[in-house]
Order: sequence, then structure tokens, then C-alpha cells
Amino acid sequence: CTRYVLVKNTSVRQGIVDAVQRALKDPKVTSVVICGQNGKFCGGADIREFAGPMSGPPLVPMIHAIEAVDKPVAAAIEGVALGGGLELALGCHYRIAHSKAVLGLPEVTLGLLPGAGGSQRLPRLIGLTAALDLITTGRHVSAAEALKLGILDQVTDNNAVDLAVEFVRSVAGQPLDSRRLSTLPCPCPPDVDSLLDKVMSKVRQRSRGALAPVACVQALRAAASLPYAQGMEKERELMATLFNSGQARALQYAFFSQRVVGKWSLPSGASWDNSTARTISKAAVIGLGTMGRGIVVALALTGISVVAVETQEKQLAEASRVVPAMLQREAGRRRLATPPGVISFSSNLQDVSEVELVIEAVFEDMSLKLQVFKHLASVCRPGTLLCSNTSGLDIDQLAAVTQSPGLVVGMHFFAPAHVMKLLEVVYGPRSSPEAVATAMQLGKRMGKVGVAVGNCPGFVGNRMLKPYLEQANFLLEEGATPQQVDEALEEFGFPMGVFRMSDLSGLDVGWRIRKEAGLTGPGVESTRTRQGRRYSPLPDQMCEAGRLGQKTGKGWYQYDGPGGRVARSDPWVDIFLETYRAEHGLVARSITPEEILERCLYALINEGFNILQDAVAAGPEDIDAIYVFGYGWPRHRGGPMFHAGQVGLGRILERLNHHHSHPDVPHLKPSTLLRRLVAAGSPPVQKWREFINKERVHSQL
Ligand SMILES: CCCCCCC/C=C/C(=O)SCCNC(=O)CCNC(=O)[C@H](O)C(C)(C)COP(=O)(O)OP(=O)(O)OC[C@H]1O[C@@H](n2cnc3c(N)ncnc32)[C@H](O)[C@@H]1OP(=O)(O)O
Repeated sequence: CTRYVLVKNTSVRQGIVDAVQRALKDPKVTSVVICGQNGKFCGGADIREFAGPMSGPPLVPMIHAIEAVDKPVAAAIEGVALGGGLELALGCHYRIAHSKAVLGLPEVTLGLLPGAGGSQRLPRLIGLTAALDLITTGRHVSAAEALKLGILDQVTDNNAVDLAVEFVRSVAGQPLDSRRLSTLPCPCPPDVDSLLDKVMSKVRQRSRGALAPVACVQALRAAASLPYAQGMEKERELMATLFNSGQARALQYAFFSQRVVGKWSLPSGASWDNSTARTISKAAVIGLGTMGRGIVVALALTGISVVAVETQEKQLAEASRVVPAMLQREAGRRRLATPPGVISFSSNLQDVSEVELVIEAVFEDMSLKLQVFKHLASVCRPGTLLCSNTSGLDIDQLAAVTQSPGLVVGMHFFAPAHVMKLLEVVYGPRSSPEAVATAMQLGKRMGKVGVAVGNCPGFVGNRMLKPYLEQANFLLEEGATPQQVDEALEEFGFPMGVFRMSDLSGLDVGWRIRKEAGLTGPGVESTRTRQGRRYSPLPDQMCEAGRLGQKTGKGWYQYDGPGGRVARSDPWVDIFLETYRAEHGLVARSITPEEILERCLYALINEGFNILQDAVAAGPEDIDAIYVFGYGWPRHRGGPMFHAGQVGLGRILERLNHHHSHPDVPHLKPSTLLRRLVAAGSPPVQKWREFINKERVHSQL
């Protein structure tokens, strides 16, 4: 990393060891201040170095040696003190920070724990309860919060290094024993065991199957119950287990994927570093349903003035009441004092004439969207960027009805739009680099992880979801229950299985799309083959029976009335499935969780390979970021494409071939790209981009 001082970087550690030794030996030095370069204290270990063997002075003894020094040592924290950076500061006797500094122990988000004494020193400094919160969530805290928690001794709006120098001079000669955290007892509440048990069950529930949060609680239990040296031994053991786990590799990959997708590039050669984004200060949102309202809030939170338009009076009145409250709540959650943006509500499309960018968020219906785009093209001043919040419709068709198709892109938000991190920025064949750059930059301002994707039905996320859903329905036909399928997926780490999710989002969403595609509806014959492919009419029949999910109180599960949230299995569904199988001459068989995972996940992964092959996504990181941030793919499994690499591409190919050859499980024909990767010796995921580009040059894809 060029911008942050990283302690695992060998030369930095060696530099600190040498300087401290010089200071110790020099009788003229009475006190020491450790600071970073260029206003940044330390971002922690260099994550890239985790892949190789560690060289140079180890961190743990280095921090211990600093703590043992008999001259006062202060950390002057500017910018960030994260991970190993904060652990270094905890080894110092005093911590002085600038008011804008950010502190934290985010190791858990990288599949690790604070393994340079942080898990043992922090609870001794701020108490077990607060340390459990910071270490198991990895959340960053402001200097003000850190001061309140007791992590910092002083905070300044002026120069933190100057203050630290003045401070350590003032305490030179004073006893340091009480400042050496490793020597202190850990302040614990009286019911320490019950607290630890409670936190353990919370982290297990929150991050199903993730190892690091569990190890963090174990390390903190050691801090609470053991002397420091034994606690350190436990920290070392736990760290060694985590360090070599696939989960740490997956989470570190996810950290870099999130940054890789920001450096977008299009097949045309346009990219983040050769395209100029416009800065937007006034925008409009058309359509104030659930999505539109969330988008208005997300925009307003960035300080952009928003014209919120809804032509239906009732919906407009409701939105005018609900949106300000949503904005207030979200601003509070993000600890923003007052919502900065200004929102004006209108029922007149004419009122968007002065804005720089419009996001259309009307109902997902092409003819309606075309009508809105035509209208916008006539109302907006020339040069206005027109974006559609569509989840899979053709962006180019929308662009075609405007005078400037280059200024049209898709901005696919995920519900709730002011909360969910993912934003697919969809470029059509005519979208200009400027339009893509502006949408990506706007996404970043809204705190989203923006991923630039090509224009095809469903884009990346929903295109991959289709074969996944299809296989889940086929499994019901073959003998599985919705609970069995959901349990296998939830055990894998999804927060919700496919049927529970479908009940939450409403079964009618997919029903409408299938009707538009002519797959179901009046006049369509009720067979298990439609448009030449195996088709399961099960979800259509559920909708026909009025079971639309949570909103009707009944779907794949039953709920306590419409809008109910707690899913309970429903004997009606079992009878429905049995009757269906009998009608179609299907004999239920027993289906294992392994088969469920293979059929659902490998189908989704296979579509991911097709997407890479078609250049709809620039690289596997794009797909993985989409799935982690928008579709609940467990982050500790990196993303579907990373997971494929972990399982082994050869194995995925073999299982897809196996299911594909089964007479009743078509659709799983392995993608050409997957075959070619396997033939090339299954290179690691980080090499796929290069491989694909080479194959494309040689016309092998
Ligand atoms: C017995 C063994 C003992 C070993 C114990 C080791 C214990 C220590 C463990 C750790 O310290 S783990 C690392 C903890 N630190 C972090 O998790 C910080 C991660 N970084 C961030 O949160 C952010 O990057 C930031 C520092 C808050 C800055 O955010 P900003 O938005 O300003 O910039 P970014 O785009 O995120 O980053 C810029 C650039 O820097 C790269 N980078 C950032 N942090 C690291 C890192 N820790 N390691 C490697 N590289 C890092 C990032 O990827 C960007 O690179 P480019 O994309 O520009 O190439």
C-alpha cells in the first residue's frame, strides 16, 4: 500500500524497533512519540503480505518491548489507527489523537482476530463489554467515541503530534506501571459468563458459520479469565487456526474485490481512470414506491437536492409523509446531525426540467418505462443524465427513445435502497463513459459498492439468480420440501434460503416477469416443458392460489396473517406438492443437503462463468461483490466465483456434467469458460481476468 503506513511491512517494523532502541540508549531522550507519515498513523498489517511468509521483526515482541520502555511513549494518532496500528498504540503508554482520527480493530472482517495483543490489551483498557462490541464487529470508532470509551487520553482539533510531544514531556519521570496495559486486570461485569455466552450466541446467529467472530469471543474469554501471558498464548493459538483457514483468505479476497470493482472498465476501453464524472447537485426520482422512496433518501443523505415525483396523488401523499421520517431515521443511524439534502415533492413531471440527473423508479414494466423516458426526453434540458432503476430490462431500448442515448444508464438499486450497499450500474452499447463514471461516482457518494455491468436480461445478479431458483423449484418437484432446501442454503451461510426469501420479496414479482415472457398465463399449456426447456409451474400455481408470500400471510410457508414475519411450515404446501407430483407422475425421492447445494449453487456459479464469457462482468471480483453485497452470499465464502475456486474448478465441472447428464435435470450444461479454465489447469481466481482476455484475443470464447 502506498498511502498507508502498514505495520506488517517489514521496513516499517524494523524502523520502529531501531528508533525505539536509539531513544532508549540516548540519555538526552526523556520521552518518545510514535506517529505516522503524512497525517496517517497506521492502517494495520499489509493484508497482501498475509499470503507469504512473514519476514522482519515480529509485531508481538516489538509492541511488548515498547510497553516495557521506562520512558513515557505516546502514540500520536492522525488519520487512522486500525488493526495492528491500534495494537501498536495500545502498547504505548499514552494515546493522543486528532479529532478526525478513526480507530478500530477490524481484523474480524478479514477472518482474523487482533493477534498482536489487541484481544488482551483492549479489554484491560476499556472493559470486557465494550471490547466485545468493538472486536466482534470490527467497527470503526471516531476519536470522540474512543475518548469516551477510554481508548484515548486526549483529543485535539490541532496538531496531534505537537500535543503528544508536549504531553509526554509533561509526564516524563512519572511512574508508568499503571500505563502498561498487559499488567492490568480486565474490568468485567459480575455476570461475566452469562455475558460471554450471550455474545457468543449472538455472533453465531449473526454470522452463520463464520469462524473469526467466534474466535474473537474465545480470545476475550481468555482475557477475562486468564493472566496476560496465558491470554496471549490463547490469542496466538486462535490466530494460527484462523490465519490458515479458507475463511480468512475469502474475507481478504472480499476486501480487495470491493476495491477492484471501483476501478471499473468497459469492453470499449473506457475506464475509471480515463473517464470524467460529472458532480451532481440536483437530481430527481420518478416513482415513489418502495424503491423510489429509498433512492430519494439515499440521494438526500449525500446533500443532493432531490425533486421527488409521483403522479398518483395517494402514493405522493404517503411518500411526502413517510420519506422525511425515513431520512431522519437513516441520518440518525449514520450519526449525521441533520439530514443535509433538500427534498421537494411533486406530482408534475415538468418539475424535473432543471435537474442534472433523473432516476426513474416506476413499476418494472417496459411500456411504462418507455413512456416515462419519452416524457423525460422532452422535459429535461439537453445533457441531463437519465437513469433507470430496473432490475433487468433492456437499457438500450430505453436509450433509443431519447435524443441522447449516450446519457442513459441503468442504476439497479436493491431494497431497501437507502440501506443496501449494492448498486449495479448498467451500461448499454451506447452509454457514454461519462454517464457510467457519473453513476459510479454518485453510487460512491451514497456509500454504495457500485459495480459496472453490461446490458442483458437480469444483468449480473438476477441473471445468475434465475438458474438458482429454477433448480430450487425442480428439487421440490423431485421430492424436497421448501424447508429442506432453505435449511441447506442457510447452513451454507445465506441469511435466508431461497423460499423464505421468495416469500419476503413476494412471489408475484417473478410471476409477472414469467407472464411477460409468455411462460405462463392464460392460453399457456400447463406442461413441465415450456419454450423447449424444463419448466416448473409450481411458483405460478402458488400465485394462482393467492399465496404471494408474507404480504398475503401465506406462501411457501405460513405466517401470522398478512405482513407476518415468522415463517412456519405449512401442511397445505406438503399436500400441494404431493398432489402436483402425483398429477405429473413424479415419484418423490430423498434428496441430500449436498445435492441441494450442488444443484442450486453450481447452477448459479455456472451462469457466472457464462457472464464472464459474455463480458457482461469485467472479472470474477465484480460477480463476487454483487453477490456478497446484494444477494446475501456469505462474505466468509468470498463470493460464488471465489467459492468455485475453493471447491476446485475440476470438481464443479464434474458435478455439473453429472447433473447435466441426468435425464430430468437439464440446464446445467457447463460453460465453455469453465471447461477452458479446467483445461488450463484451473488457475486461481486472481488470474481469470487475464486468462479471459487472452482467450478472447485468440477467439477461444
Ligand atoms: C503472530 C502474528 C501476528 C500478526 C498480527 C497481525 C495483526 C494485525 C492485523 C491487521 O492489522 S489486519 C489489517 C487491519 N487493517 C484494516 O483492516 C484496514 C483496511 N483498510 C481500510 O479500512 C481502508 O483502506 C482505510 C485504511 C480506512 C482507508 O480507506 P480509503 O477509502 O481512504 O482507501 P481505500 O481505497 O480503502 O484504500 C487505499 C488503498 O490502500 C489499500 N489498503 C488499505 N488498507 C490496506 C491494508 N491493510 N493492506 C493492504 N492494502 C491496503 C487498498 O487496497 C487501496 O489500494 P488500491 O486499491 O488503491 O491498490
